[in-house]
Amino acid sequence: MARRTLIAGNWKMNGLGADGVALARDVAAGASKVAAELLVCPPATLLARVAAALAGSAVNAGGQDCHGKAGGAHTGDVSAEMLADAGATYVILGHSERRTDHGESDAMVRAKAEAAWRAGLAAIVCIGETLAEREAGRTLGVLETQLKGSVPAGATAARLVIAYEPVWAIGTGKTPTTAEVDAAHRHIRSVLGGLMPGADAVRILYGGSMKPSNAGELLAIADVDGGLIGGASLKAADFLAIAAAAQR
Ligand SMILES: O=C[C@H](O)COP(=O)(O)O
Repeated sequence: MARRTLIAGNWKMNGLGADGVALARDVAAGASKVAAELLVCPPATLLARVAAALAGSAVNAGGQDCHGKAGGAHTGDVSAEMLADAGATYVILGHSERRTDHGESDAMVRAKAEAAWRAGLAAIVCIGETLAEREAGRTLGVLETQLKGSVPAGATAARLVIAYEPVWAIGTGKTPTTAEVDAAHRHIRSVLGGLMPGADAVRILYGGSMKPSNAGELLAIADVDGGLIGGASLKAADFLAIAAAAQR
């Protein structure tokens, strides 16, 4: 099954006006040189400006979270419809920072994925084990539980992307071995196979300290279909170098 590599930049809570727009423009300027699909996910405050800067380019824009409801009395929240209105085509959901900082459960992530689909967005559902869970030998079980709890019925490869992010690898410079990433991604695809038809076509991204120097090795793993990039997505040259390391 041919799956087009997706290299997604999660800017997290970084980026102010002119610099964010310039970063998006620099990514767009290099997009034609890479085969991979590119996505940037700026903070909500910048989404409309970044999407406008990317208009006409091959680079997509996405949100970093959404509420489950389309609208209403939810101070400080942003709906999937609002993200789509601002120019998003994707939304990251259930990132470990959201699960930790905002107590997001699998059930909440599932509701958000349903909201994303309602608004016409593709959902990037994040899962991953903590260091304690890995050291206890529970990694694959944790991933299975998170997947079964977070992925709604009705998933298709067009509207679902999974991001495997070991919590202990995020922003630490540490990464699992290629064998560990391989085992995790194979397991994720196997579990997805029990949840939906067409699981072979779903893209499974790796995230956690991916950078130009290790991207080639990680992206060469058979079931790694791209990357969810944090720190290295804040420099266009690094982000594009990661994308250039992808072979498909
Ligand atoms: O969403 C991105 C991940 O949390 C990875 O972040 P990082 O590349 O800074 O480790």
